Amino acid sequence: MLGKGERRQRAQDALDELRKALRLALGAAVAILRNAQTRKDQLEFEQSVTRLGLAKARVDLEIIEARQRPELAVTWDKVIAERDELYAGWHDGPDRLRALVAGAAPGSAGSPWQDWLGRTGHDAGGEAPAMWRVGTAVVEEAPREDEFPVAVPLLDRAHLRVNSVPDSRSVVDSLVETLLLRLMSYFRPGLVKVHLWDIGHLTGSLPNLQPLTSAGLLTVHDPTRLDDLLADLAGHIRRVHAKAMREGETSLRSVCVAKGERVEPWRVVVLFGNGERLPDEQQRELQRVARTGIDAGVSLICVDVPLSANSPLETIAFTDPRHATTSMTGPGVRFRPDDAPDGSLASRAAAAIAADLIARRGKPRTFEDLLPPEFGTLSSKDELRAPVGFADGVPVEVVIGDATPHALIAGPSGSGKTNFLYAMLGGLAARYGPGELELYLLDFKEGVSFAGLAPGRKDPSWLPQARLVGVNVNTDREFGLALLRFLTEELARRAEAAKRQEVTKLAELREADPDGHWPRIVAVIDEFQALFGGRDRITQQATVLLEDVARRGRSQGIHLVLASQDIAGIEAFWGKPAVFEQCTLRIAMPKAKRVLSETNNAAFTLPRWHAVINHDSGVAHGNQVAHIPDASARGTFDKLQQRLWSAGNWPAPTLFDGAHQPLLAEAADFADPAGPLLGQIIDVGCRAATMALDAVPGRNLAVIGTATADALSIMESMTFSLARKHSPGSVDFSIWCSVPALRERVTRLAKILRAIGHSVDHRTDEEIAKLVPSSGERPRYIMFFAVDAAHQWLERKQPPAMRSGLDDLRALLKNGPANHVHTFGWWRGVGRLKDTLGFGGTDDIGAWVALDVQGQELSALAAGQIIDWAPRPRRAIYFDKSTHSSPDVIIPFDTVDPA
Ligand SMILES: Nc1ncnc2c1ncn2[C@@H]1O[C@H](COP(=O)(O)OP(=O)(O)OP(=O)(O)O)[C@@H](O)[C@H]1O
Repeated sequence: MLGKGERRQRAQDALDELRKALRLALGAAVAILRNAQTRKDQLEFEQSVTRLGLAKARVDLEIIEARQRPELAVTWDKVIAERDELYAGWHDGPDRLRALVAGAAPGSAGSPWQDWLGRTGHDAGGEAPAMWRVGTAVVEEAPREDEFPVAVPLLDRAHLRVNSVPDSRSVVDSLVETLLLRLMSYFRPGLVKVHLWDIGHLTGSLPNLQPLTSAGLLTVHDPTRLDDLLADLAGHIRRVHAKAMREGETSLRSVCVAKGERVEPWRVVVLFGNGERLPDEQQRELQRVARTGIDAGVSLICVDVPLSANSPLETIAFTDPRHATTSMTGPGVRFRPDDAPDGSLASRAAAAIAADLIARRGKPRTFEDLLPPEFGTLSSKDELRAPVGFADGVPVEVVIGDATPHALIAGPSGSGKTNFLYAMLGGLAARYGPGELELYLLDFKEGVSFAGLAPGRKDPSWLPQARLVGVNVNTDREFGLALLRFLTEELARRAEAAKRQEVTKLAELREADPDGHWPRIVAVIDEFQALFGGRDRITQQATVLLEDVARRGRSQGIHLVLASQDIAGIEAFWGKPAVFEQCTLRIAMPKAKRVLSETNNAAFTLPRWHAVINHDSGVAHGNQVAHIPDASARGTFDKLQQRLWSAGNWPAPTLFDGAHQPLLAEAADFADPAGPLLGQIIDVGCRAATMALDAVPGRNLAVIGTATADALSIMESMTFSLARKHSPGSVDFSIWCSVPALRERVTRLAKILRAIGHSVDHRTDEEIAKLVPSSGERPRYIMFFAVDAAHQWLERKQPPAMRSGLDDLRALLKNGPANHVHTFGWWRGVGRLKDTLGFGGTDDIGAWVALDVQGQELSALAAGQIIDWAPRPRRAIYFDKSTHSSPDVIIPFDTVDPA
């Protein structure tokens, strides 16, 4: 057993052991803590040195004092050693950098402004320099001769963000200005366009560059209209992407590299902000432009406009008013922006660039420049495409196809609509042969604007693609209707063919039926609002048909080009926007109203002979402004037409001229008449209205009205065509006329018939009343002029039967036709006709032609149908109960020389 003292001793020893162990542990912990603190101090020290830069650190009092601590002195030595090691290879660094920048930034992209300022560039812009110089830097503590140039990528490579500090604005401005001058002096003037927006000012930013505005190279945007600028850029980017895609490339840059020249100018957009984020919507739009712009040649220079780096972006951040760092070199290298040229020098250089471009444009692009080197080589399978004008010498095209099936053109009188149409038709006709493109051209204006496209007296040539030319149709709205009807029929024919081939679009139909004739059809209607000029049946029908063609034409390759002075004036379309919606291609001439979208005011500021071409339904971002060359002067379109016409043997287009009375002798149907011809139908085919003469009751015809010249012309047309249809001796003619004033003319008619060899029973007196009974042996045609005037004799009753000539005439009308005796009578009013026919006799008049007779008077002759007809000179309506659902408007022939 241990004694008490011994036990205590043991406990004491154990306690001492424990204390010793604890002391050791504590000491170790303190040592660790102290080491950690030292390490922390060293790291912090190293960080301060790095942050300050060695040069500054060397003279910084705090650092100097800290270096007194041995452990920090070690760190200092380490930093120095590391720097030395890092820079061991730097002795040739500046040279390498100089060579690098010289290679990547040739000419004005990299050399001092003294070398290039004031001289305009010649580079065609196939490929832009990779870098653009902004200043000089020197690595810390390096001697001044080790300075090296600092350059940033721009144009097709990156955007630039510049962050200023207080008092640095003038240096920032100079930096941006010099950079822009470098860009503009490098390329041929016109290839770089600058857009300037400054949140603070409308004018005043970059004043030395203002001379560029005169040539359109600099556009200063309203501080309150950033939305418009961004929308415009978005539209531009979309268009350029589409253009690149069509060329089979993904970016504009690759298109231009392949072509060796810039096909679309770069747009450098300089935004001066105030350091704050833009409102959300604008910020989003700006980010979108940043993301998609590079591939479309849109470069941003954002000064104090926060921009997140979701796209290639370099930054220049000022650290004090004279120095900046850049993301190209990292924070350790500060650079000094290059000295900028004196303001007047810069402004003179800008003026020289503008002047050069203006001089270059001085050779204006002409109609000839719209034409391709080889004619008629393109296929219209997918679309029609042709340049119509130029923007800074670069062609601006119109595209008519599935996405932009129809076009709407507007502009006040004299603004150049017709000229635009000629430019467009010329460009298309030179590219697409008649097998690819057919044109139907209608002009509701007074005048003959399209007449030259059809053969004429002075110029026998025509445009090979033209199938129909309608001029002076201003009073013949029916002709417009006829064209629309024709187009809907063609639509139906195409839809039917497409259905048979189990396809839906023209391009597919053409693939499925390669031997078929499926050209694209373009129907141009100038002053088309005239078609909707009345509150009548024509307006109603035209509205329905136009909507139908607009809606269904898209897929069947039938395209409308509608031109008008005033779109707003077309009442028929109020509340029925279908036609306008389908017209996604909008062309606005200077001062045009309504054709572009409501907020798009581009047409108001448009210079003369320019047009806004917009393939986006008139929304601002789709605007393309182009100068339209003169296509109406002699030696332009007419010369092209001559060349195209003489290159082949093309069928001539049908010409409808509303101011011209067609000659019976020249009517196609007169060559071999199927029956009596009455006049020319107002129709796309320009056929003659021909009455069918079967041996059935009712096959008589009444001409009604007092318009003597027209009535004579119709009576004569019928007579001459019947005389031509039948060989002499096979039919008999009766020619009766009791009016002395007409005797001469009617006698001439009888003489001509006899001269041909026909037998003619010609009467001018009361003999008329002794009507010859129907013979039944040979067909007889009774041409009875002014029937009502013969009533004086017809009404006399002959004893003993007390039967009058009128009774005989009624019997003749009733029974004649079944025996091939047809009466063609002229009455000078509906009432007079009814007097002759008596009660119930209207059935015996199966067809009639009305002249100066109001529509409502005629419904009794058309089984009660409402006849919509307001008489007009040299026009008539023809209605045949047995074939017509509604009357045809006809133009009486000129019968002067039927031979
Ligand atoms: N781009 C152009 N360059 C030169 N001259 C032009 C141009 N466009 C039109 N002109 C001339 O201006 C005149 C009017 O042009 P145009 O007939 O095309 O106008 P419009 O808008 O159709 O007018 P309106 O509706 O009165 O017929 C014509 O004499 C034409 O030669």
